[in-house]
Amino acid sequence: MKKHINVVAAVIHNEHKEILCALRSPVMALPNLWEFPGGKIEEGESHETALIREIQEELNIQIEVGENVEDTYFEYEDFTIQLTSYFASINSGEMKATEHAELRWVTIDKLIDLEWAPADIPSVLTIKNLQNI
Ligand SMILES: Nc1nc2c([nH]c(=O)n2[C@H]2C[C@H](O)[C@@H](COP(=O)(O)OP(=O)(O)OP(=O)(O)O)O2)c(=O)[nH]1
Ligand SMILES: [Mg+2]
Repeated sequence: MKKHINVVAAVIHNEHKEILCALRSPVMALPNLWEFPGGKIEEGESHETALIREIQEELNIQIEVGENVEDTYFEYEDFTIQLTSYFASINSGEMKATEHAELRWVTIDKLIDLEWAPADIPSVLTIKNLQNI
């Protein structure tokens, strides 16, 4: 049976209604694909706690976690994933990519032009269909 992972991801937005997109590096799983920053939920963690921890680790910033965006099950070739994405805003900290190859603020209408990790497509489409963020 394929390994299953539970992952939380942050759809971080700024005052210009842009979304923070992160490029997975060549040495990561799913290399060179765009994602919403985040990672695997550790045992005993709530989604919110896991997401705050992951974003602190990966981007060096503190976030406030908001509404759920999507909850997606996806089957990759060698593992399955439950990807739960949440809107988030930056509370404090100076952003610095500690793992990703690139961070980019992208307007909502341009999100779909990036080459996303396949499990992220439902989140991207949901964001596009929402007016009020
Ligand atoms: N963080 C994140 N991972 C995603 C997304 N979409 C997607 O398919 N994934 C996959 C890629 C990885 O195989 C897995 C999560 O991995 P990760 O590399 O972020 O995990 P992590 O931060 O806990 O890192 P590590 O400790 O395992 O190195 O989920 C997404 O939008 N964000
Ligand atoms: Mg990660």
